[in-house]
Amino acid sequence: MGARVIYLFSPARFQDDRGWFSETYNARKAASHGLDMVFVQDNQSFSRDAGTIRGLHFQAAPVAQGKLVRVLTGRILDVAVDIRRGSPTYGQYVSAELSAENGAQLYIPPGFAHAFATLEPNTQVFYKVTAFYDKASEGGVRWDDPDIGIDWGLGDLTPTLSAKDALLPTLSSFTSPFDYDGVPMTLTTLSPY
Ligand SMILES: Cc1cn([C@H]2C[C@H](O)[C@@H](COP(=O)(O)OP(=O)(O)O[C@H]3O[C@H](C)C(=O)[C@H](O)[C@H]3O)O2)c(=O)[nH]c1=O
Repeated sequence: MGARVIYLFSPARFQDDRGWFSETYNARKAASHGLDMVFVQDNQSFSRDAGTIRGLHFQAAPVAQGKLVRVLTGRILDVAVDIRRGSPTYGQYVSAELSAENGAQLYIPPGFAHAFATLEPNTQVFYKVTAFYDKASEGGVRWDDPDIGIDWGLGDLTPTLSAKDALLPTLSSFTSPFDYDGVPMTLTTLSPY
């Protein structure tokens, strides 16, 4: 089944005179914290402009994806929106600032739409997913849906979007493929990790 809550954690960094070393993913350690999902694909994206928003995206079952997100260069606001029909927090979101500097990672389970906004130019995001890409199973919701009301922290930056994302539906005009699984939406911080 894999973890069904949203986890935020920063793997330890071992500092020395050269810099630092970190195990950014360790299946045994992750499983000891309840992150017992299996990842089958790694993704990486580069966004040139600060204010680039990618998402809100999801893949429907049977290829719904859990995503373990971190930042290689730059900084993002990472966002997960609960789109499980019948959830007491349907349409609500959690967010966290992930950066190359803080080394923080966010795990977003299936049932949540995922997006991030870059807060610096030339930001590279790396994330592991628990199901292979399947274009036919992709869906999404508008980044600026007033019923969700995400505060992206962009100030007066004009968002950069793909043509696809600019045409995504609002929550009110879309039927989610996910049903509530009885697990409340919580942002659980694992520390130390
Ligand atoms: C996601 C994906 C895309 N692609 C191809 C399809 C397009 O030709 C190109 C760009 O795809 P897209 O515009 O969907 O990329 P993003 O807007 O960064 O989408 C991602 O944005 C948010 C943050 C997500 O959570 C998803 O992982 C993903 O939907 O890469 C692939 O070949 N494999 C893949 O797994």
